[in-house]
Order: sequence, then C-alpha cells, then structure tokens
Amino acid sequence: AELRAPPDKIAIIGAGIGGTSAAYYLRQKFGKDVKIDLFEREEVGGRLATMMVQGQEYEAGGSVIHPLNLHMKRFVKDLGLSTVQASGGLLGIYNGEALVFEESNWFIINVIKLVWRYGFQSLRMHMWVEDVLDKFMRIYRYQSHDYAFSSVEKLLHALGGDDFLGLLNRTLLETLQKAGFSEKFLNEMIAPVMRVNYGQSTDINAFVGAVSLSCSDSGLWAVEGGNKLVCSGLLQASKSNLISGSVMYIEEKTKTKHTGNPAKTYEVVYQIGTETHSDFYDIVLVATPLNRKMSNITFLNFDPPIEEFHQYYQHIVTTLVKGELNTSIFSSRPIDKFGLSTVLTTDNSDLFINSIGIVSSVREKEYPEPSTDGTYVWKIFSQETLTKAQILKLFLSYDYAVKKPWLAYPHYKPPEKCPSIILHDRLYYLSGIECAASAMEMSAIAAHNAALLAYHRWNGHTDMIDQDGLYEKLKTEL
Ligand SMILES: Cc1cc2nc3c(=O)[nH]c(=O)nc-3n(C[C@H](O)[C@H](O)[C@H](O)COP(=O)(O)OP(=O)(O)OC[C@H]3O[C@@H](n4cnc5c(N)ncnc54)[C@H](O)[C@@H]3O)c2cc1C
Ligand SMILES: CC(C)=CCC/C(C)=C/CC/C(C)=C/CSC[C@H](N)C(=O)O
Repeated sequence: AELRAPPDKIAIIGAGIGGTSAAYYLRQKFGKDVKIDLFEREEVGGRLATMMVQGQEYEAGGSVIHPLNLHMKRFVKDLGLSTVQASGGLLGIYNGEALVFEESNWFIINVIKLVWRYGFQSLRMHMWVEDVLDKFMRIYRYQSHDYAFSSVEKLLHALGGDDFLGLLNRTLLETLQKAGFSEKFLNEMIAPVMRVNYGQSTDINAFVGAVSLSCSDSGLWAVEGGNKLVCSGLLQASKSNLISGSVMYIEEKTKTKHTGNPAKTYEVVYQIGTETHSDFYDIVLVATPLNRKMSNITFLNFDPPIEEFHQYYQHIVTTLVKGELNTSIFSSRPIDKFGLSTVLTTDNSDLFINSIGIVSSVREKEYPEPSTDGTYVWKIFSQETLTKAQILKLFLSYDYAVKKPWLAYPHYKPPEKCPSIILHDRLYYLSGIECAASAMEMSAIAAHNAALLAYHRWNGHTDMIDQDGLYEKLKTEL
C-alpha cells in the first residue's frame, strides 16, 4: 500500500511501561525521522518502581511477570537485560482465625491436601484459566501481522468472541459459581488471590479474575535490577526525547505547515517547575490513566468535546518491613517450624492486611537468605497505611519499615465499559485497556495496538483495523 510521508512530531504522555513501549513500537513503525517527545512528570517507570531497604532495592509496584507475557519477554531480550525468578517458598491462607491451607514442600502432599479439601476444583480452576490464556495468546499473532483494533471491546472480541467479551460483564464470583465451584473453594482459594493481586474481592470482572489467577502458574519472573529498567531501556532504544514536565492540557489547533498548507495539530501545554511551555504535534498518545487524581489533563476546544474520565482507582499501600515475623498470629507452631514465606488472607473485614510475604531484592537471583539475626524483608499489601501498632503486632521486632501508597489499578465493577482508544482524529488513549485487566503486559499490548492503529490511520490502511475472522484467516500462516 502507498505510504504518506511520516508525521513530523509525536507526543507520548507518561513514561511508564505503556508510554515507553509505545515509543519503541512507534519508532519501529514510523522510522527514524519522526521526532518523539515523551512527557513524564515523576519517574520513568511509573507504577514500576523500587523502594530501598537498608541499601537494597525491592519492587514496590509491578513485580511479577508471567512466563507467557511475550512482549515483556521480548523487551528484556532486545534490551539485553537479565531475569530473576519471582516466586518461591511456601504459601499459607489465613482466615482471621487460623490457616485454612498450608503448602508443603512435597508436590504430592499438596495434591492430596487440595483434593482432600476441595476435590478436583483446583485442577478445574487451572483448566479454566488455561482456556482464557490460550485465547488471549492470539493477540501476539494478530499484532505480529500488524493488525490493530479501535476499541478494547473489539480487541477482546477478536480473541475469544462473545464469550470472551462476556467475561468483562460478569463478576468472577458469578462466573465461577455458574461453573459449579463451591463457596468454600471461592472463599479460601480464589478470594485471597484477588486480594493479593488486585486488593479487591471476587466481585471483580471475570477477565481480570483469570489474569489474576494466572499468577498461580509456575515460572513467574522479574527483571534483574528492577522491572523499571525495561522502561528506561525502551526510552533509550526508541531514541525518544524525555521531557521531565507535567502536561496540563491538550488543544486542537490549525497551524500553517512548512509547505504553506494549513493543517490540524495538537498543542500540548506542559509545566516544568513553575514555567509553562508548549509544542505542536501531529499525533498524541496518552499513556496514563485519565482522571483528576492521577494525571489531571484537560482537553480544550475539541469538537465533539472529550468527556471527563471518572474511572476510580483502588488505593493500596505497599509496606516493606525488615524484621522477625510474629508467626503466632497465624499459627500455634513454634517460630522455627512456621515454614511459610507468604500468607494470603480471605475476605475478612477484621483483617488489616491483604497479604504478607518474604521478598528478594531486585539483584538477588535466588530466594532470599535470612540475615544473620534471622530476619527477612517482608512485603505487606494493605488497604490503608499500617499504623506503628499494627506493624508491632505483625513483627516481634523490626529494624526498618518503609511504605508507598498507590492508586494501583482500576476498582473493577462489572459490567465494564472501557474508554475509547481513539479520543480524537490522531489522539489515542492507551490506559483504557486497564478496565479489562491491569498488568505490565496489558499496557505493552495497548501500546503496540495504539502504535499500529496510529500508523494505519495515518496511512489510510483501513483494511488493517478491526478485521473480522482474523483467527481463521491467520490460522494457517506462519
Ligand atoms: C502495587 C502494585 C503491584 C502491581 N503488581 C503487578 C505485577 O506484579 N505484575 C504486573 O504485570 N502488573 C502489576 N501491577 C500493575 C502494573 O504495575 C501496571 O499495570 C503498569 O505498570 C501500568 O503501566 P502504565 O505505563 O500503563 O501506567 P503508569 O505506570 O501509571 O505510567 C503513567 C505515567 O504517566 C505519568 N503522568 C501522569 N500524568 C502525567 C502528566 N500530566 N504529565 C506527564 N506525565 C504524567 C505518571 O507519572 C506515570 O509515570 C501492579 C501495580 C501496583 C500499583
Ligand atoms: C496479562 C496476562 C495474561 C498475565 C499477567 C499476569 C500478571 C503477572 C498479573 C499481575 C497481577 C498483579 C496486579 C499483581 C500484583 S501483586 C504481585 C505480587 N504478588 C507481589 O507480591 O508483588
């Protein structure tokens, strides 16, 4: 197909994994001559960030990556980064009174324990997740053939049809109840996984529920040195220009180009310190959740107007504590026989934590060694900031505690209506994909899709957008 001259300038707002991977894919599609400006008002990495505990860095936000997250895998390979194993140790589930499940070192014992308590529900749950994941993997084939989608709903429909889209409109609870899972299994096995991963209950949509349950698969990994290294690596590899400023508003304007012809462009107005600056762009990608608390970007003079976004994001606090766990809270066993490295909790409003687990620093290849005094670094997720009294309840003693509050991921409340990807002619929104599920890979998928969409729309390749029957069409192609 014929190609138009590439755009002069593209702006991306947000240098998290979404924005930096968008820069990488836009560079691949539009070539070396387009100028790409990447705006970031805080740190490159966004929700991929580390916290320091006594000179060592630990993941504070996005920490684990699934073995089938192929974009993240590819980035790490292309950027020459290394990986570390991100899971290990034994898991227990606490209901506020006792541990209702405790993992053993022996695989066969775990199988017997699970079958004894829940029958074959654990196996059936894995099969359900695998089925969703199998369909989800189709996105990689579509994107490798350069196909793009103009909405999150169309993208999901292309992966698994109406059934798949239906996952967005039902709660995980309804979906699994309908599939015959028992209350006991849902409360003791499924709810704790939703609490540790999304800080929410089984009332979240069934798609994000399946994504969350996929974290129980083996082979989870992370980037050695910190997952945020992927963002700085992509920024560099894309040869984009980082502007450390806060975007305040975007306005559509008509400007005379160097050819003498008037053309519609976007003016991006941003602040660096107390100074206000502005610049004009042919294409703009917004790679940050659009709501007042998180990005506070106004769209001026658009016709039709761009509506305000009201997606409510879940408040979660990550606390890292280096200390000796008070295991007697969870179990009557002597401390040296406790053996668990992660405790998840059931949905019990009396509990002030969602989960607690031992973590490795971003440079440790293996499961952490205890320090000479027997203490570990523990990561705690809670809805609210922990008080000193609460930390003292959890630990017999502690050397150090540090916390980071997040507006972490959407508060899921199906039926989900996902925001548009195309906000205006050449203005694209990536973070709407989080209404389906928030994860690093989801942002990378949205970024690849937005780059392809921007490219095809720029060149008028409508045959590469929202194609029906892609799965059948590409089935036989290598
Ligand atoms: C505690 C926690 C644990 C998580 N665990 C996992 C996990 O284990 N695995 C996983 O896959 N995912 C996990 N996630 C989710 C994952 O981190 C996110 O889905 C992903 O990082 C989102 O990336 P993003 O680039 O889309 O958005 P962000 O990382 O939020 O990037 C947006 C960027 O835009 C910037 N910005 C905002 N407004 C403006 C403005 N006006 N001007 C300029 N810049 C602006 C922000 O500062 C930010 O850096 C977790 C998230 C949290 C919070
Ligand atoms: C997108 C697909 C198919 C899979 C991604 C699975 C995945 C890694 C989801 C992340 C879920 C999430 C938000 C986890 C947060 S907590 C992670 C970890 N347990 C921790 O302790 O930090």
